[in-house]
Amino acid sequence: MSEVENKQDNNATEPAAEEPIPGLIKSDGLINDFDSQLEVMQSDPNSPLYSVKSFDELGLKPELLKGVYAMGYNKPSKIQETALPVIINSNENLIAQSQSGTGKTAAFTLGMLNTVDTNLNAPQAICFSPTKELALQIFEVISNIGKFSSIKPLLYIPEVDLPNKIENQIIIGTPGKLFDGITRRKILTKHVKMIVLDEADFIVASRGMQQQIGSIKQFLPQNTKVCLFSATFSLGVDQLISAMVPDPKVSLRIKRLDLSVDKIHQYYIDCDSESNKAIILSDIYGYISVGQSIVFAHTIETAKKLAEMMRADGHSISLLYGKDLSTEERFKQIKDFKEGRTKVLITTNVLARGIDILQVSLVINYDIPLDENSRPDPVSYLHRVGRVGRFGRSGVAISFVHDESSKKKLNAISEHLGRQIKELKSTEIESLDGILKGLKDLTPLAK
Ligand SMILES: Nc1ncnc2c1ncn2[C@@H]1O[C@H](COP(=O)(O)OP(=O)(O)OP(=O)(O)O)[C@@H](O)[C@H]1O
Repeated sequence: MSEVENKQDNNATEPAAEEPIPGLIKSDGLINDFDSQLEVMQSDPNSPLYSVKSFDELGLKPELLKGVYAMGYNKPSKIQETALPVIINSNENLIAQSQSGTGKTAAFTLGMLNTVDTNLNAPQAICFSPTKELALQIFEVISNIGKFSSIKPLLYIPEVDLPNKIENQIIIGTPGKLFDGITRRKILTKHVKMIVLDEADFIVASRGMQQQIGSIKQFLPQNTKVCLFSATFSLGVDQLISAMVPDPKVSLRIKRLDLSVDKIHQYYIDCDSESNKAIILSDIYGYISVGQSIVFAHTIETAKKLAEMMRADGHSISLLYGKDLSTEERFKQIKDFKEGRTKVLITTNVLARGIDILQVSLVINYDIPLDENSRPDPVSYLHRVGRVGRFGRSGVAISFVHDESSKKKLNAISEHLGRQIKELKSTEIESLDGILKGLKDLTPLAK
């Protein structure tokens, strides 16, 4: 069966040690001071990383502030500066949108941690994540930022059992498991003060997950604060969202044309034929020597075939898809990649959202992202390419096209996003290593 993973299914990870980021390496080979570049970006009012306040002014508890600084964060980003006061100081529901990689996860994890009463050993904040990998990543961010507090989060995903008595104040899980735990009253909800939906547009657009969350709401205290976070909220989900979250405070909402992260160089390669795509992929990896990369394929079959080919070429590969792989295997694949044991991660859309691996400098759309009806999917495109360009870093995204139909589809995505995607000729592939190192740029940054 040809399995198309247009949707993320049920179901990443620890912040990897920061490595030199390609694109921030000067031509003399010395590494630019990323902190000083970040400082410049954070002083630009047009940047999503800009803020006027410091973390000290956001009303965080001292032990959390200590955690923030231990993470190496100096200043909040715009979304952190605007969302955190709403979560901390008001009872309002919240919709928060900002480009991928601009610190939404840190915003809502700090919000949950700050909301918890540490003298009460019962669930008080619940976070819904559409995938296991993302749930694990959020769990790890909470554990890290919260390491100076007594709060211990609980991860509840498939193949994990609940303890008999839940004393954890924060639970992070996939909607199906949380639905099960809450409706069977294994997770007591009477002290719950807030719920967070990460990748909220995806969750509400997915009928199964939406129903699960709808049912859970009946079990929550009436004044439970609902916070929705995502890089994308398309018009199609607006109505679903207003049904789920009446009268929300909107902390940041971005225009469609501003959704794309400026520092991602976006290219396409015309491969001429479907069969040439694998050859071009192999060529690319023959030339590039730096960084880690993610290759997105449309089907599990294609992902498996590419992994086999790349392994035969001698590359170290992680292969991750949603169906038929155990949680343990999925976590192993991504851990190997995050810890640098593999250089290339080949995956389906299951990993398009949220996964944060700073050393990834290249994303390849082996297949153009399509929605369930095989139409071009700009939202998936944005999330996929957003795996690079994290918090002000630069990166490269390349989409393969091979015929008139795929060209039209990519064009539709480019037009929808108001972004030019420049051609990289197949004869120019050898320049990619230079682009990735930031040594030379074939074309100006795609706007
Ligand atoms: N204030 C900050 N200063 C420096 N780095 C930060 C700050 N906030 C977050 N980061 C780092 O920036 C990276 C991206 O953050 P995060 O994963 O929270 O983005 P996101 O907006 O949730 O992304 P996505 O839309 O892909 O889910 C992470 O590695 C995180 O540790």
